[in-house]
Amino acid sequence: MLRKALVLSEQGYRTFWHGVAACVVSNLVLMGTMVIVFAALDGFLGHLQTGAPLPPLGPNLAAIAAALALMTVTQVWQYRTTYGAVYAESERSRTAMAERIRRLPLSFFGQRDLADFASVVMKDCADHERLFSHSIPRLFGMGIFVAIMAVAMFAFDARLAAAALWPIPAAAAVLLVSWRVQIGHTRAKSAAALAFSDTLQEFMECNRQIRAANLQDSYLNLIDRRIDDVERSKQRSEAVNGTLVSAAVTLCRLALPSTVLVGALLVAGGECSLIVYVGYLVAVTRVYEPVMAVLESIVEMIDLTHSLRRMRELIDAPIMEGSERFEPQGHDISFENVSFAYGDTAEAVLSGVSFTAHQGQVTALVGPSGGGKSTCAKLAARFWDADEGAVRVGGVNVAEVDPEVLLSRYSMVFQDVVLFDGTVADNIRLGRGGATDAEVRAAARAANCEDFVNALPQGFDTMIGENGALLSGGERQRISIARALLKDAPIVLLDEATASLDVEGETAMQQALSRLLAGRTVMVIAHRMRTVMNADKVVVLSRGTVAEQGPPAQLLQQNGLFAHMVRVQAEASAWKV
Ligand SMILES: Nc1ncnc2c1ncn2[C@@H]1O[C@H](COP(=O)(O)OP(=O)(O)OP(=O)(O)O)[C@@H](O)[C@H]1O
Repeated sequence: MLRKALVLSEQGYRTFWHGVAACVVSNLVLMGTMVIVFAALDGFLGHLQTGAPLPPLGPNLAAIAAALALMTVTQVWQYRTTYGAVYAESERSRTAMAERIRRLPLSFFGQRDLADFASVVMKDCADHERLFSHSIPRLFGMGIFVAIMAVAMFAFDARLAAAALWPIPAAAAVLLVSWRVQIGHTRAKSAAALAFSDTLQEFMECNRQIRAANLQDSYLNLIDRRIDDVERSKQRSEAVNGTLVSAAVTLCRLALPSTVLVGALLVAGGECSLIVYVGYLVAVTRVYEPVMAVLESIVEMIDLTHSLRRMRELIDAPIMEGSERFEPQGHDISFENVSFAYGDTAEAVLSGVSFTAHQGQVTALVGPSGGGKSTCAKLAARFWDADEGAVRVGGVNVAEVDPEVLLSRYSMVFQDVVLFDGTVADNIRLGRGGATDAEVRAAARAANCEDFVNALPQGFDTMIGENGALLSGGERQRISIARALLKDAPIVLLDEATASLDVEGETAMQQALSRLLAGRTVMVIAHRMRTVMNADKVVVLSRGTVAEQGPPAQLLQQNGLFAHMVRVQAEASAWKV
């Protein structure tokens, strides 16, 4: 329970308690050393006052030396368990989080702001690491140490103990209020920081469009306002927090004068010896030292509760699971009465959709914008699971197959090609990690990439910039086809490019595609009627239902929605501007 709340692994949780134990032991040993010193002093004072025999010097010095040695050992232990081990734990938690992210359904990414998501993995994990190496074991250790000391102090002299310890519950009550107030401020701080990073990211990503629309000034003003919001939320939080934490610190500072006063009265009344009085004064300073140290980092600890909640949200998010055994009978994709909505409360995007995309054939999904074409492709690849009905590949329900195992059978070519800031060869090799240079070049040749790649300064070793900034739209798309060819998967999902390529570029692309598509189960989201006419089957999706399906020639004859779309596009292409 506590382990989950603190977002620690089994091993990290054990290490955490070692750190707490080391903290308690080193505090107790320090206290024990003081007790030995005081016992010896008491003996000497007794000798001076009453002539009692002197306490043995050797054993007392030996006990003090042993206690000091033990204290050094526990401090090294504490250092190693809290500082050293926390970095290993931090590595474990980041790896666990990356593993989790790998298995999260796409729906999760759709619901979360990506900047917020990145901040959980980067900032929250770093806060977790810093506080677990510094403050949290100290907080727990302090709690246990103070409890042990309180029991001992009350057992010995309840009046002095009460005078010394009353500020602790009072300060705790102030901190509890502070905690509640601060949680609200932490959320506000986090929301302001997120809004700022979102705006900044948008400004950088859409800089071309912003310049084109002459919106730079208004964006810079917006960024200024966001920075002001961040500053204001921080100042508000610091002001409230400073007041409440200062009140707690002031209360703790009253412990010493309160003990001095009560102790002096007791000594004057002969109800307490001088040495016990001095002993309590020393105990007060020892007890409050770790309390003050914890108070110094209390704000960071309160902030951490917010980070822990966000980390837990990510770790507890449901993942897509399924069998790693996947033995379909061929690779026909069939939709059986599929209904689907993006989210529990959203309107249905697909209702009762049924069709089959056969192996060795091209099935074109067409229809008005928003009809559900892309959604069908996403369900086929199990980016999402159908709410009702089933999507089957070779007779196996994809919802029962491990997503990674399933995706190993798919090649996908999307309109918005994503390329990474690496070499051309690396970007093609993403299709199949272990492919040799010769295989990469063969795929590039088949995808008609060779000519433009050879014209680049370092050929296949040319760095292509972030998201392939150095390449044209058609070139980027051919690289993604080369990637798909290298993967050599039996199913191809293709979101056909709407961007108008020049005639030469389009011919090169069509040649590349025909090599990719041969003999596979192909589902293409088609925008150009020329492609559709070459398909074996057309499925017309309108408002989430199948309006028509069949070979294109047959649908033309039916003179329904498909025939209408073909006519409209033919008229549009005849327009001259
Ligand atoms: N991630 C999402 N979250 C919520 N709604 C979505 C999401 N993706 C798509 N939709 C909605 O689902 C409906 C179908 O979208 P889909 O992208 O499947 O249509 P489409 O036929 O491919 O359209 P287009 O031809 O314009 O690409 C639309 O109303 C769209 O707004």
